[in-house]
Amino acid sequence: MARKAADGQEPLKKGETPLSRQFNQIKAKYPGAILLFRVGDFYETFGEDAVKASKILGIVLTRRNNGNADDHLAGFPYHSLDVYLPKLVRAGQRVAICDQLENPAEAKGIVKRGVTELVTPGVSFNDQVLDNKRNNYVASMAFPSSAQNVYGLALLDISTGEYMCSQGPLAYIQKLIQSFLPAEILYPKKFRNQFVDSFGDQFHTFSLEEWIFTYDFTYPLLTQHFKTQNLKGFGIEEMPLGIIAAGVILHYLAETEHKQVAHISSIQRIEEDKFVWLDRFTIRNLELIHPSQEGGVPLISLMDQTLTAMGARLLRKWMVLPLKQLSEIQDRQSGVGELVQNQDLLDLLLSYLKPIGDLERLISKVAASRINPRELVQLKKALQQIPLIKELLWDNSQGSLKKWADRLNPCSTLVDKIELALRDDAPMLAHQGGIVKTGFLAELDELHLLSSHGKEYLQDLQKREIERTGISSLKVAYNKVFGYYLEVTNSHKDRVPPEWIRKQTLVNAERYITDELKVYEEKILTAEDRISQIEYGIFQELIREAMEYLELIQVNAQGIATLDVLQSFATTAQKNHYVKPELLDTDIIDIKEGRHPVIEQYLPVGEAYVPNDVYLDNESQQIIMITGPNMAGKSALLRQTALIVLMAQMGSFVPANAATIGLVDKVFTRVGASDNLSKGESTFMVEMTETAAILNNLSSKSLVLLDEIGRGTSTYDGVSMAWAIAEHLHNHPKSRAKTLFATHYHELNQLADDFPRIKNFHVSVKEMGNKIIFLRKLLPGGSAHSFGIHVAQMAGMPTPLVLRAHEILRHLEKDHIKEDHDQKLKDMPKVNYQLSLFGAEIPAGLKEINDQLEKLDVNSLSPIEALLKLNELKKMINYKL
Ligand SMILES: Nc1ncnc2c1ncn2[C@@H]1O[C@H](COP(=O)(O)OP(=O)(O)OP(=O)(O)O)[C@@H](O)[C@H]1O
Repeated sequence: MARKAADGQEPLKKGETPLSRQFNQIKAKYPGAILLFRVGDFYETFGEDAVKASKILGIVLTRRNNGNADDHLAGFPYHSLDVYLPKLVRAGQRVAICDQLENPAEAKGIVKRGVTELVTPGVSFNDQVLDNKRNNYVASMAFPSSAQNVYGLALLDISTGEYMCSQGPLAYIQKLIQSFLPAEILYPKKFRNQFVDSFGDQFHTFSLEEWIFTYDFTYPLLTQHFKTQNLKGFGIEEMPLGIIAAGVILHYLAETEHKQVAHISSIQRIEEDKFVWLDRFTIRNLELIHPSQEGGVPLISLMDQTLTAMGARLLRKWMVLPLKQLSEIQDRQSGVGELVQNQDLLDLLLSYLKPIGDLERLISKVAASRINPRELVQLKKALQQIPLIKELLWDNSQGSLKKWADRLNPCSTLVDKIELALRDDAPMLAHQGGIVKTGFLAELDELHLLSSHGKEYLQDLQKREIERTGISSLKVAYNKVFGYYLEVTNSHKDRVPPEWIRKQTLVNAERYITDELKVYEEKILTAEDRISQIEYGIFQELIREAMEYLELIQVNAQGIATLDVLQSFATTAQKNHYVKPELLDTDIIDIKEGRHPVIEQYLPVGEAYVPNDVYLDNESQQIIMITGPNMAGKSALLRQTALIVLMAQMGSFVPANAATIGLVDKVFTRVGASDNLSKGESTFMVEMTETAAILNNLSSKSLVLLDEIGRGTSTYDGVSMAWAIAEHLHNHPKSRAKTLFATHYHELNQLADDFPRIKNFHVSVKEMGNKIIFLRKLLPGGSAHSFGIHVAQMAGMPTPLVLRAHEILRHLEKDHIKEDHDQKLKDMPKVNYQLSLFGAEIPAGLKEINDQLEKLDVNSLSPIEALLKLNELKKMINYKL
């Protein structure tokens, strides 16, 4: 019978080595992760991992020559971990770092190894993996066990300790996910299909076993972590699905070997009621934080004038979560106002904020014992700015900024301790000395003296002993066997003092040691080691000390982040000439000379942005119907109105001459997508169903942007739908949502005749002969006709084509709302391309174009599709002729 080995393990299998067995055992514990296995000075990957790693990292893949196909191998030097790890994580991999847990020199048998950290896209402290201007959230989503539409969501940024959860209908969870854009989402394996249905493959994900997503398992995880009896104090007790989602994240942290997480000191409930509801299309369409297409410029890139990383992160949050509470907004607004009005205050604040860096992540690293000496010095430097800022605000602020003077804490005892102990040029590594200042500890100074002035000391000793004994040829020397010794030539042997101990006799000389020499030798040889050890101890002590300040520093970090965002608003306002909006709890939006904050910055040189007034209320002008040709500026007007409202509710100043904003509770956007039909009927249906659902949930405080709604379908469907939606918004018994409706269906102008709160406007243009000049002014009244064909002409379409298009248009315009569609098709003037385009004979090469034109169903084309088609035909003509 095979006996177990001394270490209690089964005997090695055939082809197995102790190392490969150790690898397999560890690997099995971290399925789905690439295992970086430390062997000597290298991190090695094996098998499938090696194939993946070599591809992602561009490192050499080798194969061990034992015929085993699985025996791939790829590695890199351990000190390059910071270079390679981020690449793997950014490629969406989970990476388990397996280190040697004991000194190989002291190991009996195979070196003990274990995974010290599992880095995933959502759980990382690594500066190279993280983007300091963004939070790096891991999210977890809990699904309902019954058919209820209630889901749970939790988010954690381990690098800052921010932890929050919520629960609500799927659309709400989708919106949160779209706002926070987590780096990784956890969900139960069983719900894979549902998850993919809702989110596609947009996110890095990890699925976990079903049993983890249970209330009974997760609730105690949270109470144990926070050391509380229950979760009432966090306001989440009544959110079972939010709790499950949150608990799953804690479980995941333990699974990924992140066990020192004291900086996660509380959990917040994401309060749906506190923030303006922006549906996910709105976030995208308004390009608040992401460009909607490549090359686009999101609003944040303009508004981000922050100087600290935590300020930048907070700004992102404020931008996707504008406030609804008047007092809170006014508080921010008055802070910005103070800074805008007091240039000296603003300038000094900027100069004090600049050196602060990422205080929030530094204190998290303290909690996780991941801070290095250089970073601890940076933490001190950041804290040294606090008293300056406190004093500045104390002396200069009469308003809301003053409260920060109270809340910030200089943590002076900690600062003094770090200042006293750590060198300003302390290194990144904690184990190799060079950390502690001279003069901090006598023992250390002596050791430094010993190591750096060792030879001097020995010469000194030699001199002293020569003087004392009169042995002029006395020498202090060193060899490996005896260490330091005194050598005396035979002629002076009799002068050797009795306390010297003879160690070796040579032909001409004797070698001795003395107590002093041995004590000194001990000191010299171990000085370096001792220095590193003592310095490491001092450093650890400082970390412990800093831990005591965890919460105070977290409050400081929040304060600095807030001040930084306020100054960013102030700086942007000054730079771009924004004004302070007046916020009221009324139902009026009154913008004078409003501008689009982004477009105005990117106009061609010499062109000025044309400002416009927009007025909406619940009594006389609830819905404005904006017509105008393509490219006139309808979308820009819609977006700028929503952006001005949202910027106001973020607490920022706004691009206008004056603005009175009645607070808004929801912003809903729908842009008619020209590609709905090509995406298939079902997508269109889904979008319409969603639109209906949201339209039913609007209130009189909501703002709705409908841009070319209905464009994704045929003209008649489009007009009917747009018509019905406008009617619905106007006649809704409970809400009078303020609406901006941009459309190229000038038929919709008729609505204003029947519905008192619908008003027609148009974006003005001037027609000069065959040309259109865009004036971009919003003026009362509708447009008599569409201009798509003019635009086509401007784009260089051949004149005969444009004339034919006019002919079709005139026909359609006769009265096509009332008439029957089929009848219209029957009545359509007969096409005579031969005559109108090319004369009686069609040249052989143009037959194809003719065929295409004949097949074309003009009624089912949206203006964009028509343009594209015309363009295509034009290219064919150019090519054929
Ligand atoms: N008020 C303005 N002042 C100056 N330029 C403007 C203004 N409004 C819009 N523009 C410019 O005109 C371009 C087209 O505007 P926009 O997309 O809003 O037109 P549109 O009427 O919505 O057209 P379409 O129906 O084709 O979507 C913008 O990209 C911008 O460069």
